[in-house]
Amino acid sequence: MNPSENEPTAIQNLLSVRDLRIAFSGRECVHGISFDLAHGETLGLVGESGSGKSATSLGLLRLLPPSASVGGSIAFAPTGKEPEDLLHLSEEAMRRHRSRSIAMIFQEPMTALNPVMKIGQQIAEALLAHAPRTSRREVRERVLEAMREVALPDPERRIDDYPHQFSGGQRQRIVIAMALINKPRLLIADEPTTALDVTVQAQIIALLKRLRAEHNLSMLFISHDLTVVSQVADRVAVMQHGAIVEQGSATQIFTHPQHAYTRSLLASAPSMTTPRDRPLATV
Ligand SMILES: Nc1ncnc2c1ncn2[C@@H]1O[C@H](COP(=O)(O)OP(=O)(O)OP(=O)(O)O)[C@@H](O)[C@H]1O
Repeated sequence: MNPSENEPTAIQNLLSVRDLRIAFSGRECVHGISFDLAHGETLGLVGESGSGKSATSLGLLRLLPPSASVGGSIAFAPTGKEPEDLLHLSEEAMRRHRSRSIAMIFQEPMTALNPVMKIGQQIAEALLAHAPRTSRREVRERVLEAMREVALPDPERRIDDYPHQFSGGQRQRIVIAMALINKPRLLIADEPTTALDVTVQAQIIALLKRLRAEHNLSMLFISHDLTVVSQVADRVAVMQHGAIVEQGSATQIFTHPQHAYTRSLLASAPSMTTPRDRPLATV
């Protein structure tokens, strides 16, 4: 790893994580990791199961259980704002960030959806959490617009349907609509396509890439699957046993991996080593 990766940079990043440490009941599982996320950039965080990826993402949002202790600093600086250390914000300020400037989507959309609530109502709730005084009429407009934006079919007819009436891929689209309705600056996507079959996976990745460009979103894209990460990330950080063992541009990581663990991950992602997939170097 380039040692300068750990130094604060002159250009202000949206997110600068320094020496992040996470322990559960005194047992440390994230051992002082540092990374940056520039405005509009996507960082892929890869590593095998148990390497600390989810603990890291939940730690950024301060959503870890009370048994967890978190140290280090997480400077968050939306455009035009002074950086704030998320670890030192009040719970109230943190809640505001979660409903507005930082959104998160997970592997299993049903964990974010209420099975007995109409999807239009759920998307509306996400909007109202941040903008409670929005008129009924505008809420409906914004919900329909959000459904169209994520290409859910036939929004006017489907707005009153329940989650079980949609496919897995469509449910993930609903969750993405909820995540983006308040126009966040940062989207944390934790294995967002892992539960989907390969075709649907590709569609969701294409959707995230389109929305990222349209909203100038920064994205922390977490996955155990390097093939998926290669399709979306500008830069990649490789995690093993709670530490970042290598980070760099996607091109660098996929074409000249330095660390033995990165090389082994690449070797176990066979589709990435075929010449057909080489254009990934341009992501
Ligand atoms: N709530 C918790 N209580 C105790 N230990 C935890 C908790 N959450 C995670 N851990 C431990 O922290 C370590 C990192 O887990 P984490 O879920 O972050 O890994 P991961 O890379 O996201 O893997 P996966 O993709 O399987 O979730 C593991 O050893 C795990 O057992």
